[in-house]
This record gives sequence, C-alpha cells and structure tokens, in this order.
Amino acid sequence: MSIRTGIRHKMRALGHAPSHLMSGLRELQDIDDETRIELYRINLRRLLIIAFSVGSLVGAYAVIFWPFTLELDSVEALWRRHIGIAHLYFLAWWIVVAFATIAIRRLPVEHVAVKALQFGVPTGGLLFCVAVTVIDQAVTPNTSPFLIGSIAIGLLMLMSPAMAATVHAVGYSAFFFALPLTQHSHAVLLSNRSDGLTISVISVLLSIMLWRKDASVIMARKAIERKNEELKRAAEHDALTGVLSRAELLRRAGAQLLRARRRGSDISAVMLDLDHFKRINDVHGHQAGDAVLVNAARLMSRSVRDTDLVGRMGGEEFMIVLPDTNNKDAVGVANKLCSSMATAAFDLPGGSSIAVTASCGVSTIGSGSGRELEWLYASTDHALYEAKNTGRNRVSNAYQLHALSTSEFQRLR
Ligand SMILES: Nc1nc2c(ncn2[C@@H]2O[C@H](COP(=O)(O)OP(=O)(O)OP(=O)(O)O)[C@@H](O)[C@H]2O)c(=O)[nH]1
Repeated sequence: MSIRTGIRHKMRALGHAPSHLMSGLRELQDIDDETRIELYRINLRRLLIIAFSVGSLVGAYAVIFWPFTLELDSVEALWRRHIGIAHLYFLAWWIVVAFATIAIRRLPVEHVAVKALQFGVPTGGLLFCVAVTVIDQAVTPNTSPFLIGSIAIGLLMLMSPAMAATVHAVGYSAFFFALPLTQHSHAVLLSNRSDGLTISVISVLLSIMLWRKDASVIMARKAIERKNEELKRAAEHDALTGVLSRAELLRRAGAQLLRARRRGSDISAVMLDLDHFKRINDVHGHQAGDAVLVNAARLMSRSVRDTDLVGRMGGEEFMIVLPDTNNKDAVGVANKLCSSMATAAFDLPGGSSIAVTASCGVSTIGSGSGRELEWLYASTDHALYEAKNTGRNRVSNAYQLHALSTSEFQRLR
C-alpha cells in the first residue's frame, strides 16, 4: 500500500469515528436495568477481592515505610513517616471496606448503602492516592500514586459512565487543588496537573469501555438463555394447542410412573379423540379444524388438575395422564371430559360455532402391578378403539375389556 493510500484509509477511518462514537453511546443507553443490577452485583463481589488484595499491598507498604522507628531530623524522614502513617490509615480503611462489603452483600444492589459503598470505595481510594502524591511532592515531583490509582480504578471497578466520571472528577479536583500544598514549582505543578488530567480522562474512557463490554456479554448471555428457553418450550409443547408434545408427555408420564411405583399409588391415563374430525375440516375448512383443536385442548387443560399431564399425541388425539388416580376416578374424569366436550359450543374463526363430541379410552396401572408405560399407552389406545367402535361420544374402560387379559397385553407387562 502506498503512503498516499494509507493516509486516505486513515482519513476515512477518522471520518467514521463520530458514527462509531454515536453507536457506542446508543449501546450504553440500551443497557437494561436487569443488566445494570448484574453489573453492580459483579462489582460488589469484586470489591471484596479488591479489599483483600489492595489491603495486603497497602499493609506491605506500611511495613516498608514503617513510621515509628525514625528520627525526624530530615525532610526525607518526615516524608517517610507521613507515607507510612497514611498507609496505616489506608489499611484500616480497607479492613472497614471488607467488613462493610460482607455486611451489605445480601442487600439489593439498589439499596442506598450498596450504592454508597460502590461510589465510596473508588472515591476514597483515589483521595488516598492524592494524599500520598501530595506527600511525595516534598521529595519528588513524581505523581505515580495518583496515576496508578486512577488507572487501577478504571481497570478493576465496574462503574457506570456517570459514576466513573463523578469519581474521577472528584479525584482530579482534589489532586488539582491539593498539589500546591507541597509542590511549589509552577512548571512541575503544570506538568503534573496536565498528566493527572490525561490519566483521569483515560481512566473514565477505560471504565466506559469495560462497562460496555461486560454489559454486552451479559446481554448476549441473557439473549441466548431466552432463546434456549423458547426452544425448550417449543420442543416440549405442541405448537398449535400449547399442551405437551407427544414426546414430552411420554417422558413426563414415565417419570410419574416411577414416582407412583415408589409411593405405591395408582396412575391412570385417558386417551381422547374428537369424533368425525375429518368432517369438520371438510365442511368448515382447516382453520376451523385448528380452532376446534385449540378449544378442545383448552377445555381439557381446564377440566383436570394442575398435576395432571395433557398432551397432543397427533392429529385430533389427546392423552391425559392422571397421577395418584385409581381406575374409578379416571373413568369419572373421562366421563366429565366427554360431557364437557358434547355440551360446549366450539367457536369458529368466522363467528359461528359448532358442537363437537369426543370418545375416550381409560386405563390404569395399579400400585404394585409392575406394568410399564407401554402397557398403559397400548391399553388406553385399545379402550379408545373400543369407544369408537361401539358408537363414539362415550368412554370405554380398559379394565372391563376382555382383550386386556389376553396375550397381546400380557406381553406388554
Ligand atoms: N385442522 C387440522 N386437522 C388435522 C390436524 N391434524 C390432523 N388433522 C386432520 O384430522 C383428521 C382426522 O381424521 P380421521 O383420522 O379420519 O378421524 P375422524 O374424522 O375424527 O374420525 P373418528 O376419529 O373415527 O371419529 C384428518 O382429516 C387430518 O387431516 C391439525 O393439526 N389441524
């Protein structure tokens, strides 16, 4: 690439900078409250780690600058003593921060004490750095305590842009006004103040970048969780009627059967099939057929207990698994379902309504029988077949069917 082309590329990139900045600012606005709360919760956990690690570092400095063995006969000794004492105060401050963080960790992040701590720790830390820098000016023009403190806060703390700007504005103002207490050279003062300003701005930008990055990671994770939840729901439920899908119903029924065996209770099933459903489709159209299926599923779900399982096995056939229910009660449930269907008016999309009947097959696995789910399914299906064959709009009970005692069902045991 020639130098001229390179410059052209750079100029073009600079031209895009305002739009990047605007989209970055828009992303900051898009951060929802839930994500904000999570960010503050992460910060709260970090505070404890920071309190222990920075507290240990400060403790080490207090030892290095140990203030109580010095003869105060020189500026350097005085400086060392003040630095040592400042670090002892700061050590005490970190111990208080650690205890305060532990004390408030169960409070909601919106609580005023939590907010005060999240603001107070970086501000206090920065003010300590200002104090040490001011003491340092007695022997050196160096401002590294303030510079390191600012950058460390920008890197370690998770602060919203507003909080970061406030913390660094407070810190820099203290730095600006306190520096002349010990630094009397105008040139050094000017140089230090401009260095401090640069680092404060960089620290605020660093905070904003980290806040935005962590927020987008959290929001992306939440979007994936939501999508997974949707996919799980779609896999577990029938798309048209909202009741359980065939696979999910059988999976949950299997779990209920194991539970029934452990508890020594009965488990029953009702297989329900709408009568002459093909005719509804043919006469009123497929949409009307769909509406009938939706209303039938709703009626079934409303008619049984919350602990019962309602699923669509395919087409116009539904299965209802009734845990802790003996055969007599299951037949009662099936009769109730059949008569509710027969008496309900099924609304169609055009505004009209039709009457629909259903046939039901009932079967039960009694406690201690050791029968498998396949048996329950096959015997209920067989009973439904009987109900259809003997006139429809009725209930047939597998227990009363001769076929059940014969080879086909015995094999399913
Ligand atoms: N509208 C609609 N129709 C469906 C759906 N799934 C299956 N069907 C139709 O349901 C009809 C079932 O017909 P059949 O198996 O003959 O049963 P039926 O007419 O109810 O007769 P019986 O069960 O013997 O009373 C078929 O026409 C299928 O196309 C669906 O999701 N929506």
